[in-house]
Amino acid sequence: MTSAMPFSPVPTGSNLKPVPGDPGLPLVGNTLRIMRDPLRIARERYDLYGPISWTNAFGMRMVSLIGPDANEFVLLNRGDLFSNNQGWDFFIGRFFHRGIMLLDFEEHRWHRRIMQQAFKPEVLREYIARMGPAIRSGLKAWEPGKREMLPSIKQLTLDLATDVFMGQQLGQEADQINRAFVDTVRAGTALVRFNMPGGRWSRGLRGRRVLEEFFRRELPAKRRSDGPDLFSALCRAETEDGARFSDEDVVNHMIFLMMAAHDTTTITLTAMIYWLARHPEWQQRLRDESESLGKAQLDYDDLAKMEATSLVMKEALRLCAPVPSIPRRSVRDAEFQGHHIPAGTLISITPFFTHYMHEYWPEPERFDPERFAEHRREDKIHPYAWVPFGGGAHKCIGLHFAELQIKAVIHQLLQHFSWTVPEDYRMKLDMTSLPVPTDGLPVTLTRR
Ligand code: HEM
Repeated sequence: MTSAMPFSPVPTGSNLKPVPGDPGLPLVGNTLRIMRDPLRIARERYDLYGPISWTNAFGMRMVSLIGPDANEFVLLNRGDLFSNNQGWDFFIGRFFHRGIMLLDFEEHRWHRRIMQQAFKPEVLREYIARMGPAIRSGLKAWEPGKREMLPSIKQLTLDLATDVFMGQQLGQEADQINRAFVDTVRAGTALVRFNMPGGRWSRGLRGRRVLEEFFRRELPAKRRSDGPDLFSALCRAETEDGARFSDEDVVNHMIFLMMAAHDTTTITLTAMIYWLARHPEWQQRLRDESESLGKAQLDYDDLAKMEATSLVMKEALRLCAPVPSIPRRSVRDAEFQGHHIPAGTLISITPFFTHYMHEYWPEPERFDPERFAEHRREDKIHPYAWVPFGGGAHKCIGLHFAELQIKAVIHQLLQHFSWTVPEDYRMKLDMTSLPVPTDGLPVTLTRR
């Protein structure tokens, strides 16, 4: 590795240190190494430079802040030092502009207060009631035998999204809307960003247009509806002082929410299915728990009773954080542990790596859901050691929604199937955008 070089000069007269680091290889920087083995490179750089360092990657010079203290500093964002918009915009701005995660400071707080209304417990209660039958009909189509879990779960969560988010059977339009949605999401998470006709980027832009037209067309009816779906809930959402979303806000938020909910929940379910296949004793424990509820489909009040499922979900989120790193850009000079971060710096924190730091987690590679059990609570070592949902003002607004969807799917899956992987199978992750199994996670399903 190259010897340390300063990121930028420190202000004259200050006793701050510059951020140490190195550019990596000429032209590509550390891009390929980060894509190939992000855990390894994060560990190397943490050991070499400590919790803050810079490098070149993805055509940019960026500062990486590593570990729970760094997570806390960036996510809590005291003094509004870091912009979400200027961090995320490069990655997903073209396709998800004006999504709530891309808003900042006062404007973000205003939107968040309204959106919160669509995620209150009484509204979540309605969503879960709607999910049960949709999951049932999705799983009915699954045949026993070999099946790749990633695409199957992706399809299921997409179908759930059209039902629970939009509250309608799309009929003839279903394929077109689903396609547009998939294209938009894929373009947003693509690393190679060219605007070639027929390419990912232009398909994404077309997808975004189709979604905008669809939501705009449906909006007047949703404004009048008192339906239990998220689309109607956003139309109705109103704070105590009467703040409401404009039509454009609802359209932008719907497109963003579908994206935010889709891949993240899919990845968590896929990781849970993997670990449960490798640990049949846990699969049986969760099945027993589900069966003890004595019902085919979950109700909201059942969620708290599924303690073992919660442990496995938390451990799966630790071992495979669906949002592996979180970008920001500093909008004013900042200081972290005596280092100077100048205004305008692109920074990132890495929940994925934090979850594997042996400084905080005993045997971090091991699947051990009990580490989250009350008598151990290893996550309590630091409030920002376990951060799959981020933290601070932008903390995932859908975390309870995610929990109910994950539990509702796992509950029915356990009732209808058991599943295995070969003894020596290990799931390899493709980390080029969000972490997904390279082979789609093939498992053998047996109907129960
Ligand atoms: C296991 C599933 C999920 C994971 C791991 C996850 C993770 C995250 C993370 C890390 C953030 C913070 C990003 C940042 O600080 O820049 C976030 C924000 C967000 N998530 Fe999730 N998410 C999940 C599911 C969902 C679901 C189901 C929904 C909606 C139904 C959702 C909606 C959102 C929204 C709207 C934001 C932005 C909040 C804001 O900026 O105020 N997420 N999520």
